[in-house]
Amino acid sequence: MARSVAAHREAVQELLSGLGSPHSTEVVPLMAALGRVLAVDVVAPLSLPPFANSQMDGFAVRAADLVFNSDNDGGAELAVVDPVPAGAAPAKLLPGSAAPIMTGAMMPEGADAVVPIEQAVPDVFPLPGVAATVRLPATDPGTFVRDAGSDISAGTVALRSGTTLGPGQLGLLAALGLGSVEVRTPLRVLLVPTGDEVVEPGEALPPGKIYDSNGTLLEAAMAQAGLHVTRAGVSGDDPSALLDLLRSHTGGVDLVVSTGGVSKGAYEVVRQAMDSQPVEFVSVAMQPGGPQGIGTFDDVPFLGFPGNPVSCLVSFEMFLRPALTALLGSPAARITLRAPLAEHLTSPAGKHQVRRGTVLPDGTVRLEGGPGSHLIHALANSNALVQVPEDVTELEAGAEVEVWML
Ligand SMILES: Nc1nc2c(c(=O)[nH]1)N[C@H]1C(S)=C(S)[C@@H](COP(=O)(O)OP(=O)(O)OC[C@H]3O[C@@H](n4cnc5c(N)ncnc54)[C@H](O)[C@@H]3O)O[C@H]1N2
Ligand code: MOO
Repeated sequence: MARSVAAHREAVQELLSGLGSPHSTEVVPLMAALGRVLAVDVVAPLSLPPFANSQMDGFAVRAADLVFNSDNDGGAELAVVDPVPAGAAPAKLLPGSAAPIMTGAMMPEGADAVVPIEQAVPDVFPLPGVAATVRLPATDPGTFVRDAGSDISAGTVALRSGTTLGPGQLGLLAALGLGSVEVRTPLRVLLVPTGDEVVEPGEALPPGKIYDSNGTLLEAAMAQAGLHVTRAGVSGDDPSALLDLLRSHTGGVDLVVSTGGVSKGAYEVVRQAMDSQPVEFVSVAMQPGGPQGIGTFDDVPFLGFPGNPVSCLVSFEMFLRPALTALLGSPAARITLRAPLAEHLTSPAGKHQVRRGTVLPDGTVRLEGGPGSHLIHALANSNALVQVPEDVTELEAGAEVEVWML
């Protein structure tokens, strides 16, 4: 009897449970840390902003010089002093004066507000060195001032261990002056597509052959999920050659993933090669991605994904990625939402179907291509996986489905 999607996901998680801890770590330059997982809490070595600075191009003032009273509008004519460009350390601002100040420039001591240039009369900066006055309106203290530490103060935790480092997180580390960061050493995966019919892209394509798309597709998916992938080339359908190829690359890997050779054909190379290994070949009640191999190869966790390209990606998204998320906290879980179908669909009884789709600007989800697991062009046009539960055989347009954003 076929195994449920949830049961197989649990089996994959169980297989990989030894990889959960402890993590080895390495210190890498910021850009090499994109997509990696922070190994330690990072404490801010300085405050952000590091000093009070202007949010506008305008005049730094003492708000007390621009106070409402019964006989005026609060505005005042102030003497213009030396300008404060960004990057300068300004002199103290004396009462009754206004310093031209640029966005990001340090507030002079004594100044506590900024009046934007648009509100000044005249609304242009006087030439430096030329004596001038400017009329400015009433202004509350703090106006257009970005206080020191208003984003984060020195000594507080900026990022927690376990955070996946994307553009925002790396930008923060750079803003804190850090040039490198301690990240978890990624899990190392050996990825081996199989099949006598499969040739590497770029080579000649003899009759009956196809190009290997699984290697690139899965390496890309794994790299995006923060894994380090080793490719040993494509294995043919000779089981002993596959064993040799695996054995020459398994040193130092945490997981082996193969594609193809797991179903019911006469030349199922992965099944045959794993004959004397504790690897089970199971049928998961899912389409695509039904036939799956799972176990260990020479004591290294092993997953045998089916050969069709869409089956490979669906296997990764439905089993391996969520298992890693549960065990390591990274990659982040896919964003899931519920969306009405833009069209009718049918689904095989007793199988969880995973269709490819596009979530459209109107919030509906359009299916891309049919259910066939060879349809890589349709996959390339998709931004989501559409989940159709095992007990559902038909859904009308407008019916809500669960969608995983890719
Ligand atoms: N009698 C049965 N036949 C099949 C069954 C079944 O239950 N009974 N299951 C079908 C399903 S579902 C799938 S999925 C496939 C899985 O087959 P394998 O894992 O043994 O994979 P292959 O036969 O080697 O290849 C399947 C398909 O994918 C193409 N392929 C393989 N590798 C690559 C690659 N690296 N890049 C691009 N395309 C690849 C291959 O040429 C085949 O077309 O079995 C069904 N059959
Ligand atoms: O389960 Mo297979 O992966 O549909 O094509």
